[in-house]
Amino acid sequence: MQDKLPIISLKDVSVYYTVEGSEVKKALDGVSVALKAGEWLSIVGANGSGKSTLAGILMGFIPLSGGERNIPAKRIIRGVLQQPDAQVLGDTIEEEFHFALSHLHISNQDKESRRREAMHIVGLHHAPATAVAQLSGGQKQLLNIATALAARPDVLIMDEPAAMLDPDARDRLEHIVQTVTSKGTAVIWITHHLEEATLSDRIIAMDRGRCVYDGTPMAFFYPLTAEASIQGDVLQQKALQSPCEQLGLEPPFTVKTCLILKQQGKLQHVMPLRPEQLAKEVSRW
Ligand SMILES: Nc1ncnc2c1ncn2[C@@H]1O[C@H](COP(=O)(O)OP(=O)(O)OP(=O)(O)O)[C@@H](O)[C@H]1O
Repeated sequence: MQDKLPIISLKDVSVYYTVEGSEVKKALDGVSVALKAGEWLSIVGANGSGKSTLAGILMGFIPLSGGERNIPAKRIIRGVLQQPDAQVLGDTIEEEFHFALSHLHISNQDKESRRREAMHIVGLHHAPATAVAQLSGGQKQLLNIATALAARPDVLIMDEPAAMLDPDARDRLEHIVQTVTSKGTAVIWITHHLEEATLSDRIIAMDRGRCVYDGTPMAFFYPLTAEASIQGDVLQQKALQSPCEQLGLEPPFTVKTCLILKQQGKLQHVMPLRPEQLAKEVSRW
């Protein structure tokens, strides 16, 4: 992936709001991001850190106060918002796809086959004439993901997409993201649940409008350096805090468990992110 050029980028972007007459609120403050084809990027951070503002800039509905937004017109960018109802335009599933695909110069037959394919990918089996109002919150979210996928986007941006999904649908979504990224779509997944960030290629962590971490999940969740001291004749190594801990964010359960085992002198040389990886290491040991 390293040799690929970015497909979209933001350079030193800022978004300021004037609140209560004169005070300037910096929702984003000098953030630069470059995204490559097929990359899976997670954006994490506390409430109000600027994640949704960053997504809004990439989707083009939040204007910049400063900096550059480099998104070629030919790029297809689709977003899935936190609240599924905020995005629904049609009365029926068929209408929803009609709106989502209306700008594409493809035949009605192609549109229909894209609808069938996208519904199958997200695991919705409703008839096209089904009223959107009949769907649950999670099903509406899956429908929004399906309409976004049907456009075959270069970049898919999802803001807390799994918030309303049951564990099966969340697992399916992770699998969908793995499939679409392997075909070249870049995915940006905003989340508070850091378990969801463990499969991504890269994490960006936001703090008070600034990007304070941009790197691999492993280096985000595990402290890579240790403080060494000699006590008596014995070298003691005390692990420093990981970027995740420094930001006061809750690490995934697997990471927390492994950090406890490390404090007990076990599993010193491994850094599992997923439960199955931890189980494998524990069973070896
Ligand atoms: N229209 C607005 N007017 C004034 N301030 C705003 C506006 N939109 C966002 N902000 C402020 O900008 C900051 C970043 O907001 P943003 O929604 O991007 O954060 P977030 O990380 O997505 O938060 P959350 O996790 O709670 O969704 C917050 O302090 C918020 O109050």
